[in-house]
Amino acid sequence: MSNHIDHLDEEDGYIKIDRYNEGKIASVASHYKDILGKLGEDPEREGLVKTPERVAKALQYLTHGYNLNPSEILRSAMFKEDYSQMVVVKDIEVFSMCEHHMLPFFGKAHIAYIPNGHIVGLSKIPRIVDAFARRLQVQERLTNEIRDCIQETLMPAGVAVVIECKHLCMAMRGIQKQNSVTTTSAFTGEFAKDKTRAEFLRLITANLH
Ligand SMILES: Nc1nc2c(ncn2[C@@H]2O[C@H](COP(=O)(O)OP(=O)(O)OP(=O)(O)O)[C@@H](O)[C@H]2O)c(=O)[nH]1
Ligand SMILES: [Zn+2]
Repeated sequence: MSNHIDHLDEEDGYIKIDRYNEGKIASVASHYKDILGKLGEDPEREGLVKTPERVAKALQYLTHGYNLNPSEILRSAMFKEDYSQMVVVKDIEVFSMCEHHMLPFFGKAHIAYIPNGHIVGLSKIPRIVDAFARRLQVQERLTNEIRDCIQETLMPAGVAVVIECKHLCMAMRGIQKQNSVTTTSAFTGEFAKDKTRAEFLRLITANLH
C-alpha cells in the first residue's frame, strides 16, 4: 500500500501534507467491506477485493482539505505591491462533496479582490478553493469560508466570490434534475457598492480571451 496521497505538491514544505494513515485506511476499508456485503455484493469477488481500500484512499483524498491551512497558504505568498485595481481569477474548477449525502458537487468559482498594499501569488487563490472544497461541505459555507479567509488574511479593500455548481445529489437521485445549477455569492468591502460588484460580474461573464 502506498503511503502517500497522490497528486499533492509535496515540495510545498509550508503545507502540512498528511500521509495516508494506514490504520485509518484499514479501518475505513473494513467498514466498506461490510457495506459491500450489506448492498448484496460479494466483497471477495475479484473486482471488489481491493475496492474497500481504494474507497478509503479516495475518501481520504477527497477530504484532505482538513489537513491544509488556507490562511497559511495565502500568507506564504503575499507581496507588497502598489496596485489597487480589481484582481479577478475566474473559472476555477471546484470539486467538493455535499455533507448531506457525501455525493459530489462540482463547477466553477470566480474570485476577485481589490489589493490594499499587498497582492497574493495567483496560484494561491485556487489552492485555497481546494483547501476548503476538499472537505464535506455545503456550497454556501464553501463560498463564505473562501471570502472570509481572503478578507482576514490579505486584508484587501474587498473580496468577491461567486460559485456555480451542479450537485449530483440533485441529479443522480432525489429530485433528479440533471441541469440545474446553484449559484452562491459572498462579498466584502468595496464589493458592497453596486458599481464595483457590477464590474466584477461583468468581468466574470465577459469572454475576454
Ligand atoms: N443549501 C444547500 N443544500 C444542499 C447542498 N447540497 C445538498 N443540499 C440539500 O440538502 C438537503 C437535505 O435535505 P433532506 O430532506 O434532509 O435530505 P433528502 O431526503 O435526501 O432530500 P432530497 O434530496 O430532496 O431527496 C437536500 O435538499 C439537498 O438538495 C448545498 O450545498 N447547500
Ligand atoms: Zn447532497
